[in-house]
Amino acid sequence: MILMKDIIREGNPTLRATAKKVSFPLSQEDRDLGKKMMKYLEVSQDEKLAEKYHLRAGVGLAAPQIDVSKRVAAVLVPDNDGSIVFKDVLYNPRILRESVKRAALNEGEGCLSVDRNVAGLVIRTDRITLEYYDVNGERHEIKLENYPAIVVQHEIDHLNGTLFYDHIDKESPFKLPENTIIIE
Ligand SMILES: O=CN(O)C[C@@H](CC1CCCC1)C(=O)N1NCCC[C@H]1C(=O)Nc1ccccn1
Ligand code: NI
Repeated sequence: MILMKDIIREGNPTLRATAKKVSFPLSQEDRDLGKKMMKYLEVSQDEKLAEKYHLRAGVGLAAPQIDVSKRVAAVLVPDNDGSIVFKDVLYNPRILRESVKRAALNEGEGCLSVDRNVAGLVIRTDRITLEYYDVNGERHEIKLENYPAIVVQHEIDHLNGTLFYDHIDKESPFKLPENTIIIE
């Protein structure tokens, strides 16, 4: 089971590397990788279990965060009544289209691999068309918007060695650019 000690932090070069695509059919290792990343998210979102295993709750986890430089990310996005908005393990995810409209989370972003608060608006695309392959090698092409789209962009950034604060305007971190909405 993945624990916080398995999550690498800023300074580890893997976080700044470009991760490699996986090939299909997936090896058992790559299947297991996706499974254990999703398990982390499930356990971390269960208050009792998160406390028991000292996990920071997460809605996404990318393979580079556990020092595996492969293009694999798990996403588990709940909505505030606890139902699931989007849940899947993304293999070779790719953004096909981006809206002109931009979006940023009201309270900024954090990262399980960044042990400090970095304040500021993380400007992202509001709506994306996402292509990815699932554990069975099935191709998916889906549209996401607002919070789920933000989460997926945060994870795909990890596959490209980008961290959330790379998107924060150093001069004026809270400036809201044109055609950018705030997501509560
Ligand atoms: O790359 C992946 N990561 O670094 C885990 C991040 C991914 C999200 C950050 C912003 C968009 C994606 C993550 O999930 N967090 N960031 C650090 C601490 C909080 C935590 C979080 O937002 N938790 C949460 C939110 C709602 C419901 C339940 N839990
Ligand atoms: Ni992160």
